[in-house]
Order: sequence, then structure tokens, then C-alpha cells
Amino acid sequence: MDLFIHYLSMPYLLDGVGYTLLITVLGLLGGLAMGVVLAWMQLSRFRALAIIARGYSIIFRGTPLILQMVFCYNALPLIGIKLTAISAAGLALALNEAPFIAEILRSNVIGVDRGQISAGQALGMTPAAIMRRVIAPQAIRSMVPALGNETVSALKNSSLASVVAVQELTLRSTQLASATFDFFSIFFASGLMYLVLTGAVAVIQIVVEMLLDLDRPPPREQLSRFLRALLPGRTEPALATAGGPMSAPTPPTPPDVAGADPTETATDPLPPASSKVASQTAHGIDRAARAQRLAGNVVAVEVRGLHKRYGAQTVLGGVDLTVRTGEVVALLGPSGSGKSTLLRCINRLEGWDEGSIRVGGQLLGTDEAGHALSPRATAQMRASVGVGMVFQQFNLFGHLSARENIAGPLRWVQGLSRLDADRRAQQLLERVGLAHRADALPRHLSGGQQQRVAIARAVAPGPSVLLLDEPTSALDPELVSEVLEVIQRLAVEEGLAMIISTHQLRFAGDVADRVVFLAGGSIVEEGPADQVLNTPRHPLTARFLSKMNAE
Ligand SMILES: Nc1ncnc2c1ncn2[C@@H]1O[C@H](COP(=O)(O)OP(=O)(O)OP(=O)(O)O)[C@@H](O)[C@H]1O
Repeated sequence: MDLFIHYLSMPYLLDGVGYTLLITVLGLLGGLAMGVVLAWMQLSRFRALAIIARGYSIIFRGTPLILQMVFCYNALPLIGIKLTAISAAGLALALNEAPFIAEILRSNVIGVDRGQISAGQALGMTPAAIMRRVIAPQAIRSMVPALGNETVSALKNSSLASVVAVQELTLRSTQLASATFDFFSIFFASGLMYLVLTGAVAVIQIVVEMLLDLDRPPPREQLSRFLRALLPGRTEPALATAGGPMSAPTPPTPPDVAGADPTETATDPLPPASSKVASQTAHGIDRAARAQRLAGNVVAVEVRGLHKRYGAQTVLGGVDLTVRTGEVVALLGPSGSGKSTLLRCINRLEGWDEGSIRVGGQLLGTDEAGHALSPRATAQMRASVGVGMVFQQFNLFGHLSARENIAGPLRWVQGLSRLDADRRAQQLLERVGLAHRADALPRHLSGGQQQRVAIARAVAPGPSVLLLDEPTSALDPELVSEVLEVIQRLAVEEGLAMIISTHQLRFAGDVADRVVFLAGGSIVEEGPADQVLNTPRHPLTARFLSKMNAE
């Protein structure tokens, strides 16, 4: 036992631990840097880069690290690269770690919900901003366990550096044992040293995971809980309500039970479903007056001869559509008729094969000659022409609170200060009746609440055109009306051009100025909402409406 303790504190072995750590750090940092490049190459649009990265992975994952160490130390000098034993071992470990780390990075990046990326694009975020603000924060959270494993494996693999005579822990233990024949105590002591190192990695991993845990209460709340535990007699400690103005009215009920949230009902500023707003637009005379006014407005969206194919399938076969400022157009049609594709083309989330689309008089995503602009230029154009989009699946940024989902893009794209962005976000959350849930993460909100936040986010930059892609189809029936009311209110108050793909006929009748019926990728009928919905002229429209009414 004395010998064992003696070896544990022996400077000769402790120096070996230092070399072990040095090679591990060199290998991990180098591997991380190369891994980022390899992952980027594999995700690149350029096939050649992806193929080179794959080739590298196959070679360095498929050959033993010990050979790579010997190669770096003995073969590189033949081409004029002479490295010290430590540098050669560090380089070999980095070359070996890189493809594994690249795979971790790549799989976590592609694991981020594509819908959130579409939402970022629709908000006018550049690819770099989407990577930094949406993908990286979520990917980093999910890759921590795998990176922890990789660190432990690099630490153990560093022992192979002994083949190029690096004086790391394993080599020194072996040398010491050969000299003293005290194998048991020495290897037990060095084994314990490795355990301490890998244990430290495990602790660091746990701490990092805890710090990145989105469900972890903020530090002030943690302190408050701690104080409460210390002072069991006090039910209302001083810090219990110190979460800022937004946390004060948070209701005690579970966050995802929207209908049971008493605060929401109390603060919801929206009118009931059959409000004055709806009945005004439902009167023929109002509609006629409104139609006359709208006819004089400038054109907000102009689609001409739009053709879109997916492989051999023609999804849009020559669509022409003009929408004026302030006009609300409901896009109806059977499933697969091309409604979502048309909306995604309008803000250039999809490219197309023929035709042109102008938003606010400007071509979006192409120059006047029809050449596609870079993703970055397209993003900037989306933001400048002002076209917002609301998605069927909400597509809120999962790692950000409701307020930050709205305020973040205002800072990153529109360049607002934090204060102004937060103020605007707060105003919009109040308008959609969710001010009291500003600090909630999307996963703690009901579907209807998430969609209301998504609507607030889309209108936050003040777009001139709002596209809504079946905004209620992913909602439970009891949550549909709360979202429809928000949209109805926007339609009346904001003066936006709105194109709404929907299966809600009653809602289309209440809110839309015009109904456009799409079938098989073509507009087969369009006209004033009451006319198309009450007296359809085309048999396909009539059949669709009667089927929908029967459901
Ligand atoms: N990325 C894609 N790749 C291949 N085909 C696609 C793609 N996106 C859509 N499609 C096809 O295009 C057609 C139109 O799809 P789209 O989503 O626009 O229809 P929709 O009218 O919005 O339908 P729904 O009401 O069910 O949402 C469908 O046949 C669909 O399978």
C-alpha cells in the first residue's frame, strides 16, 4: 500500500500524466479544427469537397492509430516535415480524431429540424446567421455526450504515443516496472491516474450538459429554491418572484394546457370567434366596398406563368396570380394540388423551372436576367421586400423562448437593439394574448400558443406580404379558433397582403377577399370569396366544396 501511494505521487509518473494530457489536448483541438472543416466539406453543396472528405474519413478511420503515429514520426521527415515526438503523436491523434469528430458534428447539424431552417430563411436570415443562431446552439447541446466519449477515447489512445517514444504515462509506467519489477503497484497507480483523468472528463461533461440544459431554472430561481430549502418556514422568499416583469403573472397550471390557463383568458385581447370583425366582412356590401378600395391598391405579389417540377412530376403548371396590398387571398384545393409549393416559391424557399414572381415589384431570388442569386443575397432580399411566412408545423426555434423567437430575428436581421427588439416582441405577444408566456420555451406551449407566437414572429419585422401555409392543420380542433382569430384580426388591422392556404372554408369565407382554387397545380377558379364558396363555377371546385362541407 505504501508503495502504491509512493507511485501515485512520484514526479516521474506525474510528468508522464502531463505528457498524456498534452498529447490528448493537441489531438482533440487539432481533431476538432479538422473535424469542423471535414464536416463542412461533407455538408457542402459541392460534391467534389464531400467526396474528398469522405475519402479522408475512410482512410483515417480505417487504419490503426499506431500506424498513423509511426507514419507522422518516421515517414513525414522523408518529405521534409520533421516533427518532435510529441508533435508527431499529437498530429497523428488529431488526424485520427478528425473524421470521428466530423461525423459527430455532421450528424448533429443535420439532426436539427429542417422546418426551423426554413423559418430562419423565411425571416431573412443569411445561411451564416442560421448556422450561428439556430443550428449551432441546438447541435452543440446534442453533441456534448458524444464529444465526451471522444475525449475519453482520445485520452486512452494517447498511450499509443509510446511507440514514438513520447514519455507519456503508459511508457513511463512500463519503464518503471521493468526497472523495479513492481508491476502490480505501478500499473495499479497508473490505472488510477487514468481513472482520475477520465473521471474529470465525465464531471466536466455533466457540468456542461447541466449548463446547456434549457429546462434548468435560471440561476436566480435556483438560488431562491436553495434559500427556500434552507428556510422551510418561509413560503415566499424574497427572490421567489424575482424573474422580471414577465415571470410575475405566470400561472400555476401546467404550461401546455392552453385551454386551462386562466391568465390567458384574462389577458387575451382577441375578440371571440363570431365577432364584429367577422360579421363586417361577411356582409356583401362591405365586401363590395372593400373590393373596390383594394382594386386601387398597388400590386404586392405577382406570379406569372409559374412552372415547378419535382423530377418528372409537374407540381405547378403555369400559375398566374396577382395579389394587391391589403388583400386577403385564401388558397383552397385538394391535398397535393400545389398550395404549399406555390407559397414556398413566392418567398423563394423553393426554386422553379419557368415563370417569374415579383414581390413588392422586385424579383425575389433572381436578377432581371433570371439568374439565381446566392442564398445570402436572397436572404437579404427577403428581408428587404418584407415577406413573412407562417408554417403548418409552427417551426419555432426550439432553444429560444417565445420572446426571443420574435426578438432574436429582429436583432439579427433588422438590426434592432436588444431593448427595442424585446419591446416589440413584448407588444406582439400581448396582441396574440401570450405576454404571460414570453419566457416559455416552444415545447412548453400548446400547439395553438406556438402558432400564435409564430404569427407574431412573422409579422414582427412589419412585412408587406404574409404567407400562411395551412396555419391550423397541425392543431387539435379546440385550438383552431384561437389561431384563426389572431389571423382574422391581423387581416383587418394590418393592411397586409395575405395569402392563406387553408382547408377551413368558414374561415376563408369570413376573412378572405378572394378565393383561389388550385387543382393539379393549376388555378381552375378564382373570384370573390362569397361567390366561389357559394356558387362555384368549376365542377372541381363544387366537388371539393361539397366534400369539405360534408366532413
Ligand atoms: N420536396 C419535394 N420533393 C418531391 N415532391 C414534392 C416535394 N414537395 C412537394 N412535393 C409534391 O408536390 C405535390 C404538391 O405538394 P404540396 O405540398 O404543394 O401540396 P398541397 O396542396 O400543399 O398539399 P396539402 O394540402 O396536403 O399540404 C405533392 O404531390 C407532393 O408530393
